Amino acid sequence: MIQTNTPATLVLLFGATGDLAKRKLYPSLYNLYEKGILSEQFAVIGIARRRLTHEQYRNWVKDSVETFGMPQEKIGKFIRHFYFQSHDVTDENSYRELKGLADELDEKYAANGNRIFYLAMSPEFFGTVAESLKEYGFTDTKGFKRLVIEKPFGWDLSSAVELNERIRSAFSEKEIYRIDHYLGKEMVQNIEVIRFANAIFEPLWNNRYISNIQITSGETLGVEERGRYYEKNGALRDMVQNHMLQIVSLLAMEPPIRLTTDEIRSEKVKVLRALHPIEKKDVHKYFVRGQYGRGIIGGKEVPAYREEPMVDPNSNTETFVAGKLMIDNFRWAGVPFYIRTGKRMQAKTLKIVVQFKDIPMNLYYRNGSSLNPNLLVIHIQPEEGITLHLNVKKSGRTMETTPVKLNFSNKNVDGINTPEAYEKLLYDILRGDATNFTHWDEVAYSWNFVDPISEAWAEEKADFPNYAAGTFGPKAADELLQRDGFFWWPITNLNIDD
Ligand SMILES: NC(=O)C1=CN([C@@H]2O[C@H](COP(=O)(O)OP(=O)(O)OC[C@H]3O[C@@H](n4cnc5c(N)ncnc54)[C@H](OP(=O)(O)O)[C@@H]3O)[C@@H](O)[C@H]2O)C=CC1
Ligand SMILES: O=C1O[C@H](COP(=O)(O)O)[C@@H](O)[C@H](O)[C@H]1O
Repeated sequence: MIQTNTPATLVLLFGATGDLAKRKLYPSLYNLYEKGILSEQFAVIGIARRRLTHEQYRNWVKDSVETFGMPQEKIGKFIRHFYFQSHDVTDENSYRELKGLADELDEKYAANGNRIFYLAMSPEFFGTVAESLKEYGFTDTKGFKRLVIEKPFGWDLSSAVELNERIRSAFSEKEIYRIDHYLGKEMVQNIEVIRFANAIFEPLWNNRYISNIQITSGETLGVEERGRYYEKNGALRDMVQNHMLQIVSLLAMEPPIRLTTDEIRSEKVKVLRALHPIEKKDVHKYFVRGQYGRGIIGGKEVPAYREEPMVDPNSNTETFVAGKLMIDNFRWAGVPFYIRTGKRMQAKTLKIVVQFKDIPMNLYYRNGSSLNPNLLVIHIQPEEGITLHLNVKKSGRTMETTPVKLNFSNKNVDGINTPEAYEKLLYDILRGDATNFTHWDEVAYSWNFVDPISEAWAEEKADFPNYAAGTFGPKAADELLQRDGFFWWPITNLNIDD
């Protein structure tokens, strides 16, 4: 049953003064509140080391909400639900004080012991916080308890296993919500509906009719202030292990027998298990890495990655990854899934291009018509919608063909912006729906796939930089497809409105 309102809840937000809280969490919570979805019986304890009074913290939340242009009406009322506790998560002595405030607010808001622990802080603290929450009795509550964990979940399979064991000592798998914010994006959630609610797609969704699938995630930004984090992770761990593999699993999964969390997850896991493993010696055949040099973005010269703050001037970290993934099962054998993701690329874009196989015979070649392959383009961002590329007859006394596009844009239907990914994910957490969060098995299989690639790359110094900022990555990424007789569809020409 779908609940429209969220239950009474106390949220303990660790990392309350951080970038994520400010840019995503407060505006999303506000949106839920403003729409009347959030119960009045909610309170947030913001937690960070610095010293702030409740009032100072409320102003912090207010600033964040105002910066993102949220309507003013209810801000004053909204921020009364926020409280601050100065607390170092590594200092055992301060948990008792925090517990005192949690118990007090639980009573004041009649939260029935329902608790969400949101760890919006550096992953190095995830294990410590989870264990301390148990040790100091926070998890000993009569209501529900949920642990929300941001990425990255580990650095490789063995560190992820270790982290998982620590967390599982305090929370059951069902109580853990591992955030992958791509799963909150409107059109990512739409992949299943497009596939499973349309008779015209599902019969074609296999290796008999699809020749290849391409997923491009481009960012024009560089690493900004996150050089320290990024140096350690690179694009493979930052984007491929989680977001890109999640999209692949949604595109490739079998129809679940029911639309329940467990059934959907179980089908996604099967895809990740079926990924053709890449041995270290073969990594160069399937994967390409890149790092941006100087270049021009938006008419302005931007620095090379190695010139960014907190980045090693000889860094071997990749800011771009392209890869060819094969799925060893009946449906997908022989169909490459190409992925590419990078910083400082030509456009901020996230698109999926499903290329269908050519028809067996072109009846129209005598008229000089070379038929274009049918494409289904799923626009995830910045535009949201789908485009189907077809061939039709040119108007007039001719049998020549011409390509046309059938467009659906979310904007034209819903009129207003679709909710931010974090708004939807927070709503799901409050209602206890874990469908759009990553199960441990998905995390483990993803690391298992990615680890040989990162190991191979760590062993060999790359010839970086190898692409100029403002492009779509190194030449080798194009060659990856050329070897199979394909090319990257020019993503900037595939917009809905073109
Ligand atoms: N920012 C983003 O866009 C995204 C972030 N993430 C993930 O979200 C998490 C948070 O990232 P982000 O907000 O950028 O991080 P920030 O570095 O901006 O914020 C860290 C927060 O943790 C607090 N903090 C640090 N050390 C301690 C401590 N020992 N005890 C208590 N509080 C502490 C800081 O406050 P104080 O210094 O006062 O203690 C601050 O509030 C990370 O896991 C990140 O990978 C995921 C996707 C996107
Ligand atoms: O998780 C991450 O995602 C962002 C890109 O997110 P998007 O919603 O703007 O596509 C990326 O910039 C960041 O490096 C990564 O950690």
